[in-house]
Amino acid sequence: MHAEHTDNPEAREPAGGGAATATVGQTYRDRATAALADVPRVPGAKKPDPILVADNVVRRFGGLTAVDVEHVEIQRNAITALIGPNGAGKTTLFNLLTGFDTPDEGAWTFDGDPVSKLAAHKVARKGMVRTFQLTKALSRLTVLENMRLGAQDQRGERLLPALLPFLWRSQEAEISTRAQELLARFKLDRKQEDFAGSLSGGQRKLLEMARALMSDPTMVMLDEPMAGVNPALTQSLLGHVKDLREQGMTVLFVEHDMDMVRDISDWVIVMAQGQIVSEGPPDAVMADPAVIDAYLGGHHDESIGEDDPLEQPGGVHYQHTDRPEDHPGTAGTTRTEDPRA
Ligand SMILES: Nc1ncnc2c1ncn2[C@@H]1O[C@H](COP(=O)(O)OP(=O)(O)OP(=O)(O)O)[C@@H](O)[C@H]1O
Repeated sequence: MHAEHTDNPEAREPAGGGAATATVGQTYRDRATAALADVPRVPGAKKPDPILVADNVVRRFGGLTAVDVEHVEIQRNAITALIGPNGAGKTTLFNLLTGFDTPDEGAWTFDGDPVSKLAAHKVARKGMVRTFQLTKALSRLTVLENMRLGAQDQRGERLLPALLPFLWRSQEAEISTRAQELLARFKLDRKQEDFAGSLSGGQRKLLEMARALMSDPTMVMLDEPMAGVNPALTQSLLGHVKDLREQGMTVLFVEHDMDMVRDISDWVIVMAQGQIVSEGPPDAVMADPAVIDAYLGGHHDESIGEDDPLEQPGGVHYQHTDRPEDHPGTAGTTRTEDPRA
């Protein structure tokens, strides 16, 4: 397991005041845990200090209902994992919440403001950003150019700064400074002139995260941050995600790697067939029969002991299409993982 940061939490209060009361020596994780301690472990549970609240979110693709979430709240200044088997609707929900897709029904607020009708760049301007994977086009840009793209919404594409070059130039300088700082923090500063496509899987994930931070967000949504990351960079990546919470940010991430989910999450939300089927702290959720059923499609393997199937070594697994060819840097065949390993 990994050491939690304990450096003077009082010095930096969580954004929005935070629901937990800090005491000396408390980690940020302790605070989040305390804030969530009395939250009922039921789908759609109300949180003491939600930054994101969504109601009746429905997205259909033809006859398929990909997302049908009645109610969900994301606690501020906590790390929440969104898990579920393949096709559960996690990515679709992410896309909806961040303005990259349009729901058939539903509404949500971010920090009290309605954002469900906003386009992605406006959602980002409100402070909710998501990482997006390094596409082929972005791979052909340098690391620094990628960072500059992350600042797009701050920059002078608007009329006034465009007409006033001195404003534009000072903003450009600010963007460069921020990019350099972030690249140094993520240990990518020596790579800034390299093509992003030349980075390793783990470095790409760091770049995706660093790029998201260019717009100084309050909530960061990470899409499979551990996919394609080799063990050498795992600890560094986990540390960076935990750091976001320490800096007062809220993190929501989709992930199949249950070690990561268990290690860093304060709260876990489980989706299956478009709906939320379970919520709670990691250990409680992973022991929830509804979650085990969701991953197994309701069919327990008869060869596995009845008592606690997920404790059986090499026993119950869930499977996903995490093909090695999609994730350079990881070896192996199609992964099968024990949600409670
Ligand atoms: N653009 C689309 N057109 C048609 N069907 C789609 C589209 N996007 C997603 N779907 C379907 O919606 C369902 C939910 O998909 P989604 O990608 O959100 O699941 P997921 O939980 O993120 O899965 P994974 O863990 O495999 O990434 C799936 O059945 C998928 O095939």
